[in-house]
Amino acid sequence: MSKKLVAYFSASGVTAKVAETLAEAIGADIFEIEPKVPYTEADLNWMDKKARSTIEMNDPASRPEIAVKRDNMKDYDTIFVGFPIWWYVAPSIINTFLESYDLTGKTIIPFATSGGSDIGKTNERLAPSCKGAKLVEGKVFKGSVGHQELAAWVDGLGL
Ligand SMILES: Cc1cc2nc3c(=O)[nH]c(=O)nc-3n(C[C@H](O)[C@H](O)[C@H](O)COP(=O)(O)O)c2cc1C
Repeated sequence: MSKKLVAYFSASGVTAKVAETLAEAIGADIFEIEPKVPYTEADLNWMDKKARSTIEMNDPASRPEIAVKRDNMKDYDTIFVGFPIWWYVAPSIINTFLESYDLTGKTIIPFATSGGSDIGKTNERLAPSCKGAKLVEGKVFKGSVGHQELAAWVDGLGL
């Protein structure tokens, strides 16, 4: 049977809520991608060129460390990966997450929240970190999205 994991990073709680609703809606396990060094409010100030998030997102090689590694990743064949859109793409900690595991044969499905941007070219930045996996086109949801809409989206993916 296909076992699903919803893994997510959320700096201010919006994506966390969507991730929890998604995991409930589809009966998946859930895992929070926690930065080893939490992001402060100053770190998240996108108007500041010297803020941690700006510096990381301007550096394609940036791989912020994650606090805890999931030890049973081999049990899952479908992994939903949730994040806030940062500078039109996924935060680089998502690349750290994806590169931490052998994803061979797995299906990776991004989902996100944003201030208005669409999923855009998110997968272009994620693909090199998903070696051997099938990376599906993701979707941006509102923080208030409900069980039904999320379940219908997953149904439509034809997993
Ligand atoms: C550093 C940074 C960059 C962001 N860049 C974008 C962006 O390019 N487009 C957009 O619509 N929203 C952007 N946002 C807004 C977040 O995507 C949005 O608030 C998201 O829902 C936050 O999710 P979270 O609470 O799970 O962290 C950005 C936020 C931060 C902190």
